[in-house]
Amino acid sequence: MSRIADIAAALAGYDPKALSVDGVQAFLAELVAPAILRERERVPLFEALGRVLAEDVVSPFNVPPHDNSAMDGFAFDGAVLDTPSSGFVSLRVAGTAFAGTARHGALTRGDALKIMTGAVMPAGFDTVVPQEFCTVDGDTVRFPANALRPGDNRRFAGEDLRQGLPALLQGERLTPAGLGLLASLGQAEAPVLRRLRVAYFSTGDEILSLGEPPREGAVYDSNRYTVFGLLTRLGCQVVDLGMVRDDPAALADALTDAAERADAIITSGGVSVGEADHTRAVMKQLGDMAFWRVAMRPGRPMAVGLIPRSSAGDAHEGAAVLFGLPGNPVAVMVTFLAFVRPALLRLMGCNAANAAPPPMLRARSVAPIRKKPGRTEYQRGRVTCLPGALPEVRIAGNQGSGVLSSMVEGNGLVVLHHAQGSVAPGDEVDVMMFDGVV
Ligand SMILES: Nc1nc2c(c(=O)[nH]1)N[C@H]1C(S)=C(S)[C@@H](COP(=O)(O)OP(=O)(O)OC[C@H]3O[C@@H](n4cnc5c(N)ncnc54)[C@H](O)[C@@H]3O)O[C@H]1N2
Ligand code: MOO
Repeated sequence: MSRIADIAAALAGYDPKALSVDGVQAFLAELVAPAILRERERVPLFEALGRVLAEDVVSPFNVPPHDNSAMDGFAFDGAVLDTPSSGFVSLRVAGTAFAGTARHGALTRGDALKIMTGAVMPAGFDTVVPQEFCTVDGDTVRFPANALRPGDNRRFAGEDLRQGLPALLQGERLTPAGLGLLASLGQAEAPVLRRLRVAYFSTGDEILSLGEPPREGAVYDSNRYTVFGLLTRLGCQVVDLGMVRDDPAALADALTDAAERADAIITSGGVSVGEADHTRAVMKQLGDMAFWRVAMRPGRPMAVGLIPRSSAGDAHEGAAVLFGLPGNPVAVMVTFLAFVRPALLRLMGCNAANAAPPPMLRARSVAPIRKKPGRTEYQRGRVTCLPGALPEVRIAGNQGSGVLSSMVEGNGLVVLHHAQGSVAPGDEVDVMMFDGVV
């Protein structure tokens, strides 16, 4: 049975010729359910950035391991803050505690211990006065009692990570902070899922590969490099199949090869209705496919489906997921951000929080934006943050779906939703920030 037909039948109001952005997302949520790759590996932390954790990491000990000082100063028993009538506390300095050494002599309630940031708090002492508040005279330290309260400037054992509780969860993508957290647990390696393999090729006879001489009517293949960047940022292993000419046998070979070698396949071009395009026909012949006209701009034509493979792969049993993106360079990036990226994150084994799209920002449009209700538009914008006010956004240059410079100039996509109409100057709009995301 066709999975595509099954999903289509189960979705209310499904119309491949006029599918909303929400409709595409609902379809893809069914087609690409969260997957857990079976192959796992342990990789050194320096190689683990962006990788997806294969299991929960439970803290074997507390971090920090002891109560310790948050300041360079003097540790003492906070109860003495109640006593002084003079307004000042005077204590005998009984010794010094350096960070990394836990030894000092016996202490009494009238004592203070000179202490460095990070040094272990002595038993019975719960408060640290920063040295800036203190006057030291011989072996006596004096400071105003109202400068602090009992418990100030003390950090608790386990306040960062508690022994026996999960520090990081299965399905999290390791961020710089996540790497640091693993290191704070003394772990030199991270248990991760294998990288998702994603194959890519460009199609179209008018597309030149780099190194070929310019030819009339032809353009250089920019999508290959953009998609390489998008996939690399995501932490995927890119299977680069280059440029495939518009010939049924070459296209069939490329798709079959891609399905054998990768968990997912991305192509660009040939999904619209052009006469010379064989891409759609070959996709249809080899796979279980849907061809859509999406009510969005850019990114209207799009193909999605499953291309069977002979070997059982573990991301999606027996088939690679194919995303046939439109050829226009901005449409490639927009459809990737809106649809492909979340689907790939699910395939990579990310948990729901990590597979979610980046949060949108509210910004004030400085200029009017024309927009027809009934489709979602993703206009490239440049967001500027202003002190004490909502951020401002201005549309970044020519909005043609082939104008890639707008994606370089912009730092976010102004998302004009399906039912939304034109925007007046000063109106608030949603912006999907892509700086650092793609
Ligand atoms: N009669 C219709 N024509 C078109 C429709 C439509 O609905 N009816 N949709 C338009 C939209 S929107 C788009 S997007 C394009 C998509 O067409 P294809 O996916 O078939 O893509 P191509 O025709 O192959 O290319 C479109 C455009 O992009 C340039 N391109 C393609 N690949 C690359 C590459 N690797 N690097 C740089 N540039 C690339 C190509 O030269 C074309 O200019 O169809 C519209 N037409
Ligand atoms: O929607 Mo097409 O994808 O404009 O360029």
